[in-house]
Amino acid sequence: MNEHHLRADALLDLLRRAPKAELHLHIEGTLEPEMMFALAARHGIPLPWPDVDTLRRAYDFQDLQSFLDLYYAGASVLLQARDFEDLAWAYFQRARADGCVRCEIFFDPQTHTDRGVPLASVMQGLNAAIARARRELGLSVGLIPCFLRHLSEEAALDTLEALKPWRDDLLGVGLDSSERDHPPEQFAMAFAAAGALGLHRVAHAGEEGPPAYIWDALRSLHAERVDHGVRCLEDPALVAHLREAGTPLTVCPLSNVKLRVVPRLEDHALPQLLAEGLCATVNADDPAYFGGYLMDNIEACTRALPQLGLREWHRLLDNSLAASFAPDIDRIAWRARLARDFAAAGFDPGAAPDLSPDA
Ligand code: HPA
Ligand SMILES: [Zn+2]
Repeated sequence: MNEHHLRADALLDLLRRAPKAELHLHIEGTLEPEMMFALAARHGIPLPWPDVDTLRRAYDFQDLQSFLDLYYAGASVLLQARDFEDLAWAYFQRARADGCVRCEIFFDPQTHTDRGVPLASVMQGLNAAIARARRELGLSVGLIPCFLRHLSEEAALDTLEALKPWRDDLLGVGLDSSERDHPPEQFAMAFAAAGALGLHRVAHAGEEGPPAYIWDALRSLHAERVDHGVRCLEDPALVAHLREAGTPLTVCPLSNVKLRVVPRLEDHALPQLLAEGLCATVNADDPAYFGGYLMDNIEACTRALPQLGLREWHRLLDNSLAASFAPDIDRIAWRARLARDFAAAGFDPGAAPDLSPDA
């Protein structure tokens, strides 16, 4: 507990209004049951669940794999550009309502191309929603295709090749899907090829996988951010390295509870990660499946982790802006606005922020 606390409703009001970035969000994970049924009806596809409520009740996961099985099945209703556009547009409206100024969203090209959906349909739909979000919501958006790590590196390299016509629409590449027994090093060549195209590199590591996979993501893939990364705390040398390098961790609290990475939100390591001086951020991961969007994650953490005061919340939101791959000029402006918002609420973060994530 520190000296900087507000009443709960005033804190939530501040956190909702304050500028923030979402850095770990799978767009396929924003497919709400209602939209899944609507798209199934649009295409005349049968679903294995009789109705929305039954589907929601199936969202009771034992681990990452049990979630992924349902998540890939759900994505089968996404067929045409219009479906991807509707999905992403619905998300951007929610993100804007949560005070996001920047969204760097993941998508899984192979989940769609392996079902015969042309990459052009995926890209056309996502690009249309992104253009609309920029125009109508003033959102800054980046798009990050992820390689599926349960598939081969050859398949990842083919995916990168197929994405080349859209190179200028992409911010970076990521790595997701089943972590256990799929170490990052298996994708070193695909990440090197992405780096050669000037793409940023991020990777899921240390969600279910051991700290060694985080080291591996840094050393073999040259990951600039680690998605999840919560298991780094098991390795003090890794913690020291992440702190010194300022490597951001895109932490997803409600996801970690739903996938049983942590038993309860009250036990989440978010406060420890901050206390260790790590560049932790809060993110939603797959909000339709895990119980909420970015503000739902933030709100749940304010209740379950009351040791997070204004100082810590400022740090979490500031980290998200600093760790984004947005242009410097935007990050500076957003961070200054964030500092002003917190100063008005009684916590003055001090001098104008510089651009290092751990500043
Ligand atoms: O949390 C996740 N972990 C790994 N792969 C994923 N694909 C969607 N969400 C996730
Ligand atoms: Zn994820």
